[in-house]
Amino acid sequence: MKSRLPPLPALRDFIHMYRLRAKKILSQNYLMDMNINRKIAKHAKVNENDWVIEIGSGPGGITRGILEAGASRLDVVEIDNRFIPPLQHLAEAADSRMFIHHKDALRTEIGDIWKKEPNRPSSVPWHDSKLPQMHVIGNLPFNIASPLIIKYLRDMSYRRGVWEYGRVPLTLTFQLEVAKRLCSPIACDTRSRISIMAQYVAEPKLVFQISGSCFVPRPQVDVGVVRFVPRKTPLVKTSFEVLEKLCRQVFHYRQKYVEKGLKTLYPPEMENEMADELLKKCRIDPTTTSIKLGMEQFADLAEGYNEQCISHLDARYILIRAPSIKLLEERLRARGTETEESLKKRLQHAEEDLVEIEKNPTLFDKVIVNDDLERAYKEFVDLLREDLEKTKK
Ligand SMILES: C[S@@+](CC[C@H](N)C(=O)[O-])C[C@H]1O[C@@H](n2cnc3c(N)ncnc32)[C@H](O)[C@@H]1O
Repeated sequence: MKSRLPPLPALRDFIHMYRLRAKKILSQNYLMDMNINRKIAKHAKVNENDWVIEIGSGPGGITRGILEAGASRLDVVEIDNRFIPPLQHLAEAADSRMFIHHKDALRTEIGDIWKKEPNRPSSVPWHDSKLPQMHVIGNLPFNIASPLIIKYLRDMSYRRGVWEYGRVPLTLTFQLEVAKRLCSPIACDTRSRISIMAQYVAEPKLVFQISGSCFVPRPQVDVGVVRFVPRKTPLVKTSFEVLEKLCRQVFHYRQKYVEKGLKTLYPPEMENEMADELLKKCRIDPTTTSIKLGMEQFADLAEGYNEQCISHLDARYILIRAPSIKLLEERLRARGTETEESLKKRLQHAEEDLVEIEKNPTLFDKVIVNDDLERAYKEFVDLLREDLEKTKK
């Protein structure tokens, strides 16, 4: 018997009751159609007695779908305090099955939520064909969808967080274009860094699409629901960071021969020799392009590159994208000559770099003094914000 919810005010009434006008800054687009909310829970394969973590629950549409599907425990992570009262309302109706975490998902280790819960479903070994009775689900804000999926794929690759319990499936919404990139096959225009990062550690599937018109307010794009099932064995043996770095450089030059991107992995004085050595070792045509490379070729390239980094200490400095202080100084000197558009882009990149620096300080040990780089980056981001404000006035 499914443990259904008692009658509740309709979602639309709920939003009026609690005066929940969507905030643009948090990319809030609510899914008001309960049929779609139920469809998400169904495609996530939530069954009776499963445990679920929902990210960005908002007014609780998908939350209702998950509870109706019979989850025996649901933990929601929501950053906006305006949603806490309506979520509490739902939690009361859910008969002790629902718990609210008023937190920023980007700074929350979701694996900790159930760590001290002795009654959680049993862990299932990664080599087992069965999946644990656990799920992570979310209709994510578009602006945090990309950093969040990278964080989760990284955790998956290290089998940490909720992935300590086994191959916990992840069902998330993305702008349709991003959803297509995540699931993109070889030789398609949509093939990109994120396709490789998602597909080497999981099997992402675009389970259905949702028209933008189903959201309030309506976003300018349609949405794709993607379910990721972690692979028993990742298709690439190197660390997540090495593969990510390789993909970042190779896809950065997606219109050019693969050789061009590979060269940027190394310090200039060794780029020709090292890129040539790597391509020969992997038997890859230097004039092919990134989108035509298959997963096996990415595995060979990442492993070959990793070996090069072990044998040539100088090659290591490129393990991360965040540039050194010297490069940062150059960028600082270039300030004051930019348009609003290019500043926005620069700010976005600098913020992404900063997140990476904060998350992976150990990756910097051979390169630069971590604290210095982090401090310099924070200042740089502040300066760019000021510049941007000035261009708007
Ligand atoms: C696109 S809305 C979706 C709301 C709801 N799940 C739905 O489908 O109607 C995204 C939700 O994520 C929340 N959110 C935004 N940034 C967040 C963050 N960093 N951590 C947790 N929640 C966040 C927003 O407040 C909002 O409620």
